[in-house]
Amino acid sequence: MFSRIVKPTSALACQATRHFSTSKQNNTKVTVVGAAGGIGQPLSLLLKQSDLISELSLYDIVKHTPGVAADISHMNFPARVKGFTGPEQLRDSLKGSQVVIIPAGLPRKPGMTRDDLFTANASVVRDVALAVSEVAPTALVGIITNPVNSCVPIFCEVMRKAGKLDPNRIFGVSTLDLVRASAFIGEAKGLNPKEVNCPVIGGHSGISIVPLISQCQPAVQFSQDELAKMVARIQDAGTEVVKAKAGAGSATLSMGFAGARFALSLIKALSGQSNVIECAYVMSDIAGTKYFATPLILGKNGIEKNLGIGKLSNYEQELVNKAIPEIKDNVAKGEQFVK
Ligand SMILES: NC(=O)C1=CN([C@@H]2O[C@H](COP(=O)(O)OP(=O)(O)OC[C@H]3O[C@@H](n4cnc5c(N)ncnc54)[C@H](O)[C@@H]3O)[C@@H](O)[C@H]2O)C=CC1
Ligand SMILES: O=C([O-])CC(=O)C(=O)O
Repeated sequence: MFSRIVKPTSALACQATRHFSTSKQNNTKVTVVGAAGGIGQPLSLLLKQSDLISELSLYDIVKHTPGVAADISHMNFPARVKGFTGPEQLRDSLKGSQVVIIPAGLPRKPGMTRDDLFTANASVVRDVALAVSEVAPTALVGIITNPVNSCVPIFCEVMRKAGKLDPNRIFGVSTLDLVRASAFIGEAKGLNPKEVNCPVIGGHSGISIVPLISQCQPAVQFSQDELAKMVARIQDAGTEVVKAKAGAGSATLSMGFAGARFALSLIKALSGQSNVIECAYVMSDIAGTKYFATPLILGKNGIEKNLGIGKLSNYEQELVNKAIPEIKDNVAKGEQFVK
C-alpha cells in the first residue's frame, strides 16, 4: 500500500520518500463517515489494503452501506470490515476508533463555490462531531467535507462545547492540493510527479490555497507569468474537475487517493513511526487567523510539531495576504453556526 514517510530535509518539505507499508502491526480501528459516497468508496478500498488497520468501520446514511462493506470485506487483506447505516448506528460505527475520516456531505455542482455547500454540510459535520465527542473523543479526525475552511472550526467548536477539544487531533484534509501541485509541477517540468514535493498552505478554497513553489523539492524555476498560471491552476483544480464532470459531482478518485494518503500518515504516526509529515488545515494562529494549513510533524497524539510557513517569496506573501481575509470569514461563519 502506498504511503509516505518523510525525512524533514527542509522545514517545509511535506513528504519525501515513497514507502510501502510492510509492518505487521495492525491494531488501528478506522471509521470512514460517508463511506458509500464518491470519495468514501475508493478511500475505503485503499484503506482496506493497509496492514496497519485492524478494523475498518464504514458508516453512511444510505441503506446500501452494508453492501459496500460486504464488497470491500472480500478483498484479501487483514482489516475486518463492518458496515453501519442510519443515524442510530453512527455511534456504534465510531466507538473505539483511533482514526475517523469524514467524506460525508454534498459535493459541488458547476457554478457553486465550496462555501455554497455550507448550508447543506455544516449540520452533517456538527452531528458527526457530537458523536465523536461522546464515543471517540481521542480519535485523530480528518475532515474532507466542504467547505473545509468552515467545517474544521465547526468540528472544533462542538468538541469544545463538549469539553473534549484537543486541537492537535483535528485536521482539515488539504492533501489533494499537494497531490495536484506535485502532479502539475511534475508535468510542467518533465519530472516524476511522485518525486515532486511542494508545500501548500492556507486553506482549501480558491484564493485561500497557497502553493509555496519557492520551497518545492526538487527546486523548480518558472517565469512570473508561468508561476501565476501554475498557482491559479492549483487553486482552481477542484473547479476544473467540477466543470468536467458537468453536474455529476467533484473530485472523488483523486480525493480517495489523497484521503487515504492522509489517513495512512495519521495511522503511521499513531503506530510510532517518526518524521511523518503532512500539510493540513488545523487550529493555528501562525498567520494571524485561527486556522491555517501548514506542514505538520504527526505523532501519536496528532500534531507533534507545526513546521510553520518558512521563508516566502514576495509573491507568496501577497498570496497569503489575500488568503487571510477569506479564511477569517470562513472560520467566523463556522464558529457562528455552532454558537
Ligand atoms: N477536502 C477536499 O479536498 C475535498 C472535499 N470534497 C468534499 O467531500 C464531500 C463528499 O464528496 P463526494 O464523496 O463526492 O460526495 P457524494 O455525494 O458522492 O458522497 C457523500 C456521501 O456522504 C453521505 N452522507 C450525507 N450525509 C451524511 C451524514 N449525515 N452522515 C454520513 N454520511 C452522510 C451520502 O449518503 C453520500 O454517500 C463533499 O462535501 C465534497 O465537496 C470533495 C473533494 C475534495
Ligand atoms: O472542488 C470541489 O468542490 C471539491 C474539492 O474540494 C476539490 O476538488 O478540491
